[in-house]
Amino acid sequence: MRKKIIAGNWKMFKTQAEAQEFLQGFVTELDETPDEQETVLCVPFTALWVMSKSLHGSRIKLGAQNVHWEDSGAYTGEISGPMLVEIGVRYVIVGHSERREYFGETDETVNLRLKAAQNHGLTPILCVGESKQQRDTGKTDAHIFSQLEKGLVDIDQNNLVIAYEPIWAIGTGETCEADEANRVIGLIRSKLKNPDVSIQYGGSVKPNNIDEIMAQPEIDGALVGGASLTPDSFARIVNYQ
Ligand SMILES: O=C(CO)COP(=O)(O)O
Repeated sequence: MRKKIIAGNWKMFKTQAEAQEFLQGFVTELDETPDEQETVLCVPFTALWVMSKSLHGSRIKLGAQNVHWEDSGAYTGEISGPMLVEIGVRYVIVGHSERREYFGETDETVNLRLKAAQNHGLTPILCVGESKQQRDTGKTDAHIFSQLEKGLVDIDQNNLVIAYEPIWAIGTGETCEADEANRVIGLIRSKLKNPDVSIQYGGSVKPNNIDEIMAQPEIDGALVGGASLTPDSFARIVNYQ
């Protein structure tokens, strides 16, 4: 059975104090979620420890936004799998388009990071998606197939989440039509060895579009940026109908 996973990606937002303040408001607004639904908060590295302590005993899971492929070494500014696992992290975003665009992430380094995450028992959330130019020139499907083919070499598909995030829909308020997101996610599924991988949609997910997104048969969840930063909007998304 495919798990429903709603994850917040806080990107480079929130100090420890702000993260704790968020959590206080957020938990009071959450409805009881079904057993097969997971809620994840992917917070900046500096807020992981305080969030790990605050989330202890809660059903909300903790996620990071990147992981290095080596366990340790001379990699200034990087964080490894064992470091994340030790403080209670369960999920890690890998290959977000912002990392591909600004920090030289390639399908090859994405593949190394996915392997490292899995080797340490973390569940990676692999992000794929096309640019505006790729969409406008009819290259969406080929681009995503290429990202999947290269990124998923020797990856265990039993411990994997995929997020389809069209780049042009990230932070723009321009959401991909729900039926088009459903089509692309169905195509992604058709390329997987394990059709039960949970596949999320991401890109301007908001309280006013989450219900339509989650009503799509292929869509198993959402990866939420801006709307995950305020307790009431993220709670409304997690409490989707
Ligand atoms: O990049 C995203 C999540 O990883 C999406 O961000 P927005 O929800 O702000 O568009």
